[in-house]
Amino acid sequence: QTEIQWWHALTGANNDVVVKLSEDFNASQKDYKVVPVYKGSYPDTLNAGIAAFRAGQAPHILQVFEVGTGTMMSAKGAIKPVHEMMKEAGEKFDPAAYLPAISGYYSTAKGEMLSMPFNSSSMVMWYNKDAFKKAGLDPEKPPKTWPETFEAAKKLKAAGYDKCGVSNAWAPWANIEQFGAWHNIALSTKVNGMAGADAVLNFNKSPAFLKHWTNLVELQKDKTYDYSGRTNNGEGRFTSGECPIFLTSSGFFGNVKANAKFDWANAAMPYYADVQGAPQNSIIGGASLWVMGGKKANEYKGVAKFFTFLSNVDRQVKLHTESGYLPITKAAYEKVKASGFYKDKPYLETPILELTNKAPTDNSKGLRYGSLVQIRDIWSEELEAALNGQKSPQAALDAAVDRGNQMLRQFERTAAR
Ligand SMILES: O=P(O)(O)OC[C@H](O)CO
Repeated sequence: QTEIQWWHALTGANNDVVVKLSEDFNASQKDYKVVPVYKGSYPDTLNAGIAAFRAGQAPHILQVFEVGTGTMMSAKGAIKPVHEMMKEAGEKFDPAAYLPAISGYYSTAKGEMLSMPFNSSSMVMWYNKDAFKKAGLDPEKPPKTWPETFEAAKKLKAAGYDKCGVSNAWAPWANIEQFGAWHNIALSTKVNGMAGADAVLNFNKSPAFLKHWTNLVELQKDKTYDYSGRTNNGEGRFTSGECPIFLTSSGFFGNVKANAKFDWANAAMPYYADVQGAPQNSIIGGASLWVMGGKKANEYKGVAKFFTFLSNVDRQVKLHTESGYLPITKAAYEKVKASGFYKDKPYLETPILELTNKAPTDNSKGLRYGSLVQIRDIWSEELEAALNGQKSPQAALDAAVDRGNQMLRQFERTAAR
C-alpha cells in the first residue's frame, strides 16, 4: 500500500470532514492510504510545506489558502501541476466542470489548472437573530449597506452587546481584498496581479477605502466596531454571543451550527451604496490542494485517484452542505439547488450569490500576488496602527500600499532569478 501524506489546516467541524473524506477513500480501495495531518493555521501549514520541500520531505498534498496561490504558482520545481498529473495518471479531468470563479483562480492564463480546488469559500455577514430581536431590529431584514450595519451595531451595543457591535475575522481579507472586489475597486494595476507580477498596489488612492477605514477607526473608539485579529482566531466571538454581527468565511458554518446557542443567519457583505457599481461580486477564499514535486509515479497515481474521488458530485454536495464551503463543481451546485435545499437553508447559498452577483471585472476576478502572506501581515499592521490611533487612516493606507509594493518588488526579483 502506498501512503499519501496530506497536510492541512482545518480544525473543528472542518477537520472532521477532512478525516472522513480520507477514511472513505481508504475504505473504497486497497492500493493507497491517504493520511491527513493537521499542521496548524493556513500560514503555518504553508511555511511547514515550504520548509519540508527544501529538506526533501514534502508531503504529497499541501492545502494552501488562496493567499498563497501566487507564491505556489511561482515555485516551479516545488509543485506538480494538477492538470499534468491527472493526464499522466490517466484520470478524467475537465476544468470546465468547476465553477469558473473557482477554477479561474487556480489556473494559468492558458486555462491550465495548477492546483485542485477543495474548500473554496467567500466572505459573508453572520448575524445573531436573537440579538437583533433584543435590540428591536428585524431579524428577517439584515442591514444591506455599511451605514445600515453601523446603525444596527449601535442599537445592538445599546441593547447590551457593549464589547462589540460588529466585527470581522481575517482583517485584510475583509477590509482590503473583499472590500475592493465588492466595490469594483482595483487594489493594484495588472488585474490585481493576475495579468503580471509587475503589479503596483494603488488602493490608497480610493476615496471608498479611506471612508471605510475612517469609519472603522471612529467606531472602534466605543467598540461599535471591534477588531478581531488577522486570522480566524477571533471567530469564537460570534458563536459565544459576544459579537452579534460578524463578517467571515462561509466555511464558518459547521462551527456556527455546532456551537452557537442562539438563532442565527447570514447575509451578503455590506457595501457603500454611493460607490458606483457596488455591490459588484465577491472573490473566493478558502484553500486548494497543491501537489508537491519530486514524487514517484505511483504516488501521483494515488493522488490523482483521490482527486477524482473528491470531485464526485455527491461527495461535493455533502462537503458543501456540511461545511458551508462552496460546491466546487457546477453539477454539485445544480443538484443542491434542484433539491430545494436552499429554501430552508438560504445561508448556504449566500456566498455563491455574492460570487456570481455580476460578471467579474478586472477589479473583481481575484488576486495573485507573490508574498501575499507577508503582505497581509503588513496590511494588518497598518490597519491596527490606524485603529490604535497611531496613524491617520490615510497614512495607514499609504504605508500599506508602499510597504506592500516593496514586498512585491522583492518577490519579483527573487522569482526572476
Ligand atoms: O476560512 P476560510 O477557509 O474560508 O479562509 C478564509 C480566507 O480566505 C483565508 O485567506
